[in-house]
Amino acid sequence: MLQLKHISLTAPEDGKKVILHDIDLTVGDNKFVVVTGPNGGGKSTLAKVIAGIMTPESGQVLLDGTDITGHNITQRANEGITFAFQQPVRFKGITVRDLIITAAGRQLDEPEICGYLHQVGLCPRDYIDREVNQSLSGGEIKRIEIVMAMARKTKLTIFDEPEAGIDLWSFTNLIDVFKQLRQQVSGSILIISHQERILEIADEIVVLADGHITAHGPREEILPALLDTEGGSCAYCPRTGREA
Ligand SMILES: Nc1ncnc2c1ncn2[C@@H]1O[C@H](COP(=O)(O)OP(=O)(O)OP(=O)(O)O)[C@@H](O)[C@H]1O
Repeated sequence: MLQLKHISLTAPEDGKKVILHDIDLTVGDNKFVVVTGPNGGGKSTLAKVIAGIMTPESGQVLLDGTDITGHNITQRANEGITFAFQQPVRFKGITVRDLIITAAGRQLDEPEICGYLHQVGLCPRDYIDREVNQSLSGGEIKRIEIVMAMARKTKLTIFDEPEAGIDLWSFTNLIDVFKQLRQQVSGSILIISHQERILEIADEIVVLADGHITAHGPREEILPALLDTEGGSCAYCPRTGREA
């Protein structure tokens, strides 16, 4: 279980803009949580705080009750927090097969690797021995990263806007992949997304606006209010709760 307690963070450069205000959030075990909200609301920053890429000025990050606030990204990765959609390691000669085995942290036989690739819609024959370099498209890289998350089986996997740069056809497949990921990955998944179809498969939805959590609860409670945005009003406008 991940717990954020009173997390606040100001912009590292100018030190004036408060990006996260006193955030309290619990992500339970085996939950599929989607964080959404207006542009600039602080979602990516929150993901970076959880992954250990940014350090909050105040507050605590607890993983299974242990305070990991001071731990860096490598320590957190070892403790079971994976931040997907960073650039994967690309050193000369590394293949898709190597990356997946490295992510899994154990030897995988060929049928297992092929099974993973197949699930994300990549033909194993074409990709397994392909070098991970600039020749792979953005969508292909994202699928490989999802395979890495599947193989890694960590406590918490964070995806920041997985839909970005994905074409409509691939996006439909991506939703299926996330449904599978949800069944297969034993830990929790936290996805930052604006996409209704990703929100529709969430267990819980968190709305982050202007650095505040303005709503958090089961999908059935949160989604209808979120979609009720007729005339440009915003059901979760920060503080006022009235029209944005
Ligand atoms: N290093 C920084 N220095 C100054 N401002 C920053 C910095 N990082 C983020 N911000 C600002 O903090 C706010 C939150 O940014 P963040 O990227 O977390 O938002 P977001 O909710 O992920 O947005 P989007 O939906 O557009 O991706 C934005 O106004 C952004 O400009």
